[in-house]
Amino acid sequence: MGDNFACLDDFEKHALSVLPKNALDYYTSGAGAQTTLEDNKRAFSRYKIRPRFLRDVSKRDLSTTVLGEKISMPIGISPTAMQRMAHPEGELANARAAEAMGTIYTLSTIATSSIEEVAQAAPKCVKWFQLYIFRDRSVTIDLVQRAEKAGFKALVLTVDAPVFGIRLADVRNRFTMPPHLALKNFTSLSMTKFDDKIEGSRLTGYVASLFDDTLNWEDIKWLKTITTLPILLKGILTAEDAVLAVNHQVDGIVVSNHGGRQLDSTFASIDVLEEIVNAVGNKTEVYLDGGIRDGTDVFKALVLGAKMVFIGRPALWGLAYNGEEGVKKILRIIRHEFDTTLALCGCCNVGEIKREMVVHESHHSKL
Ligand SMILES: Cc1cc2nc3c(=O)[nH]c(=O)nc-3n(C[C@H](O)[C@H](O)[C@H](O)COP(=O)(O)O)c2cc1C
Ligand SMILES: CCCCCCC(=O)C(=O)O
Repeated sequence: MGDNFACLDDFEKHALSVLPKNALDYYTSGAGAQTTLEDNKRAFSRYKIRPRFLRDVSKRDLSTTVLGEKISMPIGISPTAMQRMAHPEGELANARAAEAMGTIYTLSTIATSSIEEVAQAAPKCVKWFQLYIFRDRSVTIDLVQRAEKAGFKALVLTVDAPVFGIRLADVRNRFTMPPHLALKNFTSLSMTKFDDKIEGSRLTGYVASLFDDTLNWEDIKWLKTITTLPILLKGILTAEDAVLAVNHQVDGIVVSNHGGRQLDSTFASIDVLEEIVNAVGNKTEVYLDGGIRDGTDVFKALVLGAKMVFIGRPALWGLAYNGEEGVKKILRIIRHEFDTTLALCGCCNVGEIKREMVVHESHHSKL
């Protein structure tokens, strides 16, 4: 099985058939009625491509430069928590796959492998560290210092989770991490001690007890005082916040609704991308995640102004299939799809992508 997997959705179908219910529900869930989760994917189909032909596309190059680093393609891996529920090598396998494919791996704070283990497993990979800010600031300072020391190249501060989104399946399952796993970035702060009798799942209790829900723009200034790494804000969904981010001199913005897991009924990330890109101009780099499932999605996001995109769940499905090899296969497939899309649109590289190459489907009805 697996040799005939042709697209990312084939890996998802496989994962649905092999992962234990507790983990699978945690990985797949969105918040509430899951309208944003579903819309993240569906929204891409509402954008249509206007290809150009007869342009000699024989010599193509997918590489790009992000925060000054050259990477092989504009497709990287989003932070997802607890990756060892998908495969025994979890984050290590995922980072090794990104390294082999020459792209960026983002490690979650809530990881089942430590910062140091990931750095050792994939020393040449361009690694970013996703940061949650804890009420106990010494926890966050420790994470930042360790990420810097281990050679991570940027901090991705997640801004859309002052409290935990309500994911109904996790509530019903009273989700908790399997006992053989640990949150390896901490020596204490294990999940088991958090009350599962409060509303929500044990994760809700964990976040409510430990994450700092006073987080605000002043904290961006504080974060800048404790690190020299570039700071990216993940979870920005409006032009207003994007402008504030620029005013606070962040180095990048990840347009994201957390894969539909935090606040249901927000717009799909692709639908707010252009508003944000227009608001920030060339003052900061803009990336996108949420619902990217094939090469045409990548192309559409780049046309609408993203410098790069990231995939979350598909990498978990790759892990569930076959660890590092599974994630490499996922990345190879989407890379090939993006390459094919570029060629069929008359582009040889990302610099040749032009705004007029994508329109919203409502475009023709307005003509
Ligand atoms: C199982 C799972 C765990 C996640 N954990 C984190 C996390 O620890 N930190 C974070 O900033 N985002 C987290 N996210 C959100 C992802 O970084 C990303 O925004 C989202 O998965 C992108 O959507 P996609 O899964 O459709 O590609 C998680 C998403 C999933 C599915
Ligand atoms: C143990 C707390 C879980 C933290 C959040 C992980 C995450 O961001 C997610 O979407 O799930």
